[in-house]
Amino acid sequence: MRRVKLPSHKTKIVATIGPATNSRKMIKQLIKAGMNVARINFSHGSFEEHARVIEIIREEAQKLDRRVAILADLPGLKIRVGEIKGGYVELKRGEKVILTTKDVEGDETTIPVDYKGFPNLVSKGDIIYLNDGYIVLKVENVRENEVEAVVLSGGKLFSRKGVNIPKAYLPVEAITPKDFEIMKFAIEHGVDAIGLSFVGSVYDVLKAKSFLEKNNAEDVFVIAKIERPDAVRNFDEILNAADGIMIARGDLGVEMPIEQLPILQKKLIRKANMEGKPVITATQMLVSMTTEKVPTRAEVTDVANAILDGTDAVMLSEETAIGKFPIETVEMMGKIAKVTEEYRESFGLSRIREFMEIKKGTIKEAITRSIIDAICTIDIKFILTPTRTGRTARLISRFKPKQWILAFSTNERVCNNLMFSYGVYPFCLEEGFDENDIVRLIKGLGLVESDDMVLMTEGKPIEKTVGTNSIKIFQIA
Ligand SMILES: Nc1ncnc2c1ncn2[C@@H]1O[C@H](COP(=O)(O)OP(=O)(O)O)[C@@H](O)[C@H]1O
Ligand SMILES: C=C(OP(=O)(O)O)C(=O)O
Ligand SMILES: [K+]
Ligand SMILES: [Mg+2]
Repeated sequence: MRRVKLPSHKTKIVATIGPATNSRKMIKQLIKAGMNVARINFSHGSFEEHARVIEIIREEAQKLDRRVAILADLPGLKIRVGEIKGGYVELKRGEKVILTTKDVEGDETTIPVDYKGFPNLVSKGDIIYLNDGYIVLKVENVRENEVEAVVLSGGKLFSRKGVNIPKAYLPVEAITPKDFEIMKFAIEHGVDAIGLSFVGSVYDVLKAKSFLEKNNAEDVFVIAKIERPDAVRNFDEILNAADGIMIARGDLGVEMPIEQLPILQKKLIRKANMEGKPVITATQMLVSMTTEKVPTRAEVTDVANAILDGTDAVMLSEETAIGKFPIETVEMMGKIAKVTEEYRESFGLSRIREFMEIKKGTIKEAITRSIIDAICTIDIKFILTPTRTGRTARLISRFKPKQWILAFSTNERVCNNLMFSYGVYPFCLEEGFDENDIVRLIKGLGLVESDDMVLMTEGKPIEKTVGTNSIKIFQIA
């Protein structure tokens, strides 16, 4: 008989697959270590590589009986440096470099940039950031096809790293033709979600959504990446239209004054929680583990604080894409989550109070809110929630209850996309299942035993109302 062992933590872990982890062996180990969402960054690698990785993830997850969602992260309008001879160059403070729009191989003196209009975006005296701000340049001269700059802060510059010019207005669409090509590929290969980079306004989200719809893929999640000031300014509308958001601190930390990140993170997470939309906190969470076996105290504290802020998921980028210790990093994240979640209640009550102050909402919102009252009153083992779109499960997840939310849906994609939500464990069932089937299933899996108290949401159509409209609490026989 199949048994289910629930994970030791409810925070979801997103891990980026890259050269360090794109083998079958490593993917298998990542899943075992607790990766819930595999992120494929389409700014790097080839379609062939990505297709192979997607296939391996599906196969290995199935073999291990684990659910893993796949997130295709689009490049967006990010400007990047091109290929560099030998993979990287060392840029030294005080030295001059030429940034050229010509398609050449980069070296110590000349660095290719992949956007033809680049020289038009900068003028003498402007600051250019490379690799999320690790390297800082100052523009000295602008010519037709190249920009001459001096290195203010040096370091190793690897191929394909990002270029940021915070003050520049980019006269291009956030979603590029290349992004639509990638979306097409992603749909054809059955990915569950797309990450929309450099979203500026709600229209970017709507454009992606209508593209998905036209391609019969409206159930593919659109995760809006918040990584430029426009997205912060237009956040409420973006949140409303997107299925989830990512606080993409890498670019955000150079596009805005870096000292604003901590408070911004808290504000955005709070809003996403209120709306019942999953939020991923991303970039540099355990970045020192890219090369070291032990993270810094600051990083461990950062992961814990994001969880206490109310994040649904925490993300790893270079740590798992190119790092020396990808498996150890995922395990470390899981350990931090487990311990931190035990203290969530004592920190989370003020958030719940805020929810209680909302005086208007839908039936689903009212019903899911009443669950908080119930779980404070009775010792409930599980919250059971049949869900067609996943919405009811996400509305319960927003409170970050200490009980697991066992979600039951007939749609694989809906189940996969619940892997972005804190504390939700989805089961995919045959069409037509009822509450007795749910109870039989969880008994059979050894999740409950006689006398356990459970809470179940229900959506029996009545009069004009369909969808979740009641809860019941009962004891297992
Ligand atoms: N599929 C891939 N192939 C090669 N390198 C990759 C891949 N995915 C990620 N990387 C490497 O890992 C680094 C960190 O990943 P990520 O933060 O997703 O990238 P970036 O900040 O460049 O968008 C990338 O800059 C790149 O060097
Ligand atoms: C996640 C991010 O986006 P990317 O790694 O694609 O630049 C980020 O900027 O933090
Ligand atoms: K990207
Ligand atoms: Mg980014």
